[in-house]
Amino acid sequence: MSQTAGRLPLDIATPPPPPPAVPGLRYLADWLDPAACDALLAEIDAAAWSAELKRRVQHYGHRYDYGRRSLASDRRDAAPPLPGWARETAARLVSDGLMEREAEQVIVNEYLPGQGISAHVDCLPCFGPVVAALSLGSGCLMDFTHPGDGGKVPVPLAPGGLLVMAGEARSVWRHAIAARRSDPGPSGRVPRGRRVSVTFRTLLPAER
Ligand SMILES: O=C(O)CCC(=O)C(=O)O
Ligand SMILES: [Fe+2]
Repeated sequence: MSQTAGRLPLDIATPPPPPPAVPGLRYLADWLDPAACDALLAEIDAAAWSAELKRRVQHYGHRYDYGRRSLASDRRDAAPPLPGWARETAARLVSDGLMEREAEQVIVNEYLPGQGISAHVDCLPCFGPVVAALSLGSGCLMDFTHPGDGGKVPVPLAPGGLLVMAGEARSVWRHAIAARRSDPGPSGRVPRGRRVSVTFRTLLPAER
């Protein structure tokens, strides 16, 4: 193709293609303002943590059994009901049009620098079509991987940001957080601080 004077060659003028998106994934930056994040974190830290995993967790509504990969069936192992802050957030997820029903199950995860979560799809026979995850404290990079074509999409998560997994992002792609102390950023490594995530799930009818 001939070049017109004053015009950039096509390969310079054309912007690079956007990174491959994960179908069904949405990220809402600043879904919660910093003061509300601090207030939520204070409420969470006033409650009891479970040390059953490498990272500490809190389960509300229904306990998830990581060994059996299902909801815990033993009623003696029942999780406490959703606290007020979780019910209010679950109601906002519905009024914002992000979830169809109010979440019935909440898991709070705490990640100290160096801790992560291995690649997984949230239990398909247990939980509904949308999983929402709110980041508090520090940010991190979450990796989405496609099990078939090996596609990998790193998604930066910042405090106050809400990640909404639906469609293939929920049911096909796996998500993981590498167990490391810093993440690659646009201008070098970004050290991690303590991150707390709050994840909201509905239950499928058979589990209610
Ligand atoms: O920490 C997060 O943002 C996500 C946690 C997660 O994937 C889960 O609890 O299933
Ligand atoms: Fe998950």
